Amino acid sequence: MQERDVDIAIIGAGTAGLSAWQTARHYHENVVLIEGGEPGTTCARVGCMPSKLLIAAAEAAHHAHEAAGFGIEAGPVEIDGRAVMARVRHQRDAFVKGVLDSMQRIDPDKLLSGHACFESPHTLRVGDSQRLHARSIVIATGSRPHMPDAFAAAGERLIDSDAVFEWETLPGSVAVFGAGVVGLELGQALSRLGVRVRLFGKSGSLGPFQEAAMRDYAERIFNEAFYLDPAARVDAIEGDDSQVAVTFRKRNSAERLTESFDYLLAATGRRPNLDRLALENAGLALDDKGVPLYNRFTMQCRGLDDHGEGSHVFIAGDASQELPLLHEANQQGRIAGHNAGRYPERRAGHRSTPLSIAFTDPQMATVGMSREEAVSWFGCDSVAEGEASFEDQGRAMVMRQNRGLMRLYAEHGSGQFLGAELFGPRVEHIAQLLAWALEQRMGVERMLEMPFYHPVLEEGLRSALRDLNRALLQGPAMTERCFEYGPGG
Ligand SMILES: Cc1cc2nc3c(=O)[nH]c(=O)nc-3n(C[C@H](O)[C@H](O)[C@H](O)COP(=O)(O)OP(=O)(O)OC[C@H]3O[C@@H](n4cnc5c(N)ncnc54)[C@H](O)[C@@H]3O)c2cc1C
Ligand SMILES: NC(=O)c1ccc[n+]([C@@H]2O[C@H](COP(=O)([O-])OP(=O)(O)OC[C@H]3O[C@@H](n4cnc5c(N)ncnc54)[C@H](O)[C@@H]3O)[C@@H](O)[C@H]2O)c1
Repeated sequence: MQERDVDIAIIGAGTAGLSAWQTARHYHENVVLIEGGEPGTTCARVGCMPSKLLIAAAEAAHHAHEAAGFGIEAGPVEIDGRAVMARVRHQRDAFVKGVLDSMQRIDPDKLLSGHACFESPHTLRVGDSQRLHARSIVIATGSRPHMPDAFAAAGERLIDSDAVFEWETLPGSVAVFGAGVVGLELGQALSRLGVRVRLFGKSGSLGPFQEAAMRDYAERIFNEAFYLDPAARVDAIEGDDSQVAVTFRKRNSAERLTESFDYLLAATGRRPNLDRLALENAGLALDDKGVPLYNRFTMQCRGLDDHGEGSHVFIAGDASQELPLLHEANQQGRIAGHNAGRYPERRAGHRSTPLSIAFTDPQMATVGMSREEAVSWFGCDSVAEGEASFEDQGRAMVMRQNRGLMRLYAEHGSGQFLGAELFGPRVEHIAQLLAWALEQRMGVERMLEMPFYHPVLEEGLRSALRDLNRALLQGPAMTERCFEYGPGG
């Protein structure tokens, strides 16, 4: 066994681990990064990027179908599944190569290959042949798809989202389980690419939405294009080598149906890669799911007997299970890297406004606090709500994309903007604007003073802000849609 002393050991060379390494190396010479699986990051290999590539192809097909609505006949739309998947894999490989190229600047002696686990609080075993003694440690081990045991009945036809991006061609049919962001993004994209899709959710949850009004609206719109039941009743799953049969109750009815699919795609959530780290040897306080307790501003884990000082172990990215998103992994990695470098000193890092975007069409986004969070924080009487629809929004009508709803929240009295749930065309941009407004701690009146071009989708946001201002009793009631600025605000 090769023994080695290091200043900092970072476990996992994904987005969080690379960001931690990039920061920590400014404090110490001897910082090692350990990767036990495939390098290249989840984002580039099987996450953000390949999913957006598949969605981009689906959007192209959708626009071709929709062209007739503008008086343009694009002819029969043919989807070449092999070509679609070849482009997805080719571009995906280019993104992965970009990550691998950037890792070239890491001294090979500092980039270790092998699975790491704790032998004691300061000692890691890496693979079969190395033992590291580290002054401080960052856990940045990411997450992996999780499947309920009952899905094993699907046999060979059971897949997770990682497998989708390896397809040589598009299948004929897929039963997608899970109406979270992965299920919705992939399910809608596959449907638009001509795959027969049925999407089965659980307990009524739908993507990132917390508000029932947003879920109900989105469920109705998605169902116009593909079958989606967010509270599905599935009686049986049976698979063989070639097909999987799903027996379920038809949405909003008691009718029992059995349908066969080429695949069952489990998009039923992700679990942190903590179970094979031997955390019981790390001297850390764990929650009831085995995730280390940590301070979200320092990313420092709590030790079992550290007398409130915090341990020498830090955590970042999907491993923390806080907000499994790329920008969070990056930010958390940076904070963890700084504090692992400074340890035993540590400083609070800036945690930015919660922001989540699902790249469905219409897109779904949440920013800042949900209504429920705002009410539990400020009290029921203190939260004002504003709403606007995209159905009669000018620019959305021009583009034939006038579907969607926005709900915004603010604090009574102060007029402080608190958060929003958005469903509509390209709301990724409106969500970004709102996240910036929250970072600036803007009030609704001040937001309304900001410039709005015409005709843009953001004029719909202005309508929602006006409605919110009215509810705050800080401005006149919204009359007809802002005609003083031009039609269709
Ligand atoms: C289909 C899909 C689409 C997504 N789309 C988006 C999106 O559009 N926008 C967005 O913000 N987020 C998106 N995400 C989420 C985003 O990809 C993740 O939040 C992010 O990649 C997590 O980064 P990470 O560094 O925590 O983990 P990872 O990148 O997974 O890195 C963890 C690394 O640790 C290694 N490792 C694990 N255990 C050990 C061990 N014991 N020893 C050594 N190494 C170990 C792993 O091999 C891995 O390389 C998506 C996710 C999926 C699955
Ligand atoms: N655009 C993006 O930013 C983006 C895209 C994809 C993923 N992500 C990240 O990845 C994380 C994981 O996404 P995800 O969608 O896999 O997980 P998720 O936890 O968001 O959703 C999983 C869904 O599966 C449902 N489910 C669980 N068991 C089920 C069952 N037996 N049958 C049917 N449904 C079941 C749950 O109710 C839930 O709605 C997300 O939280 C998100 O942070 C982000």
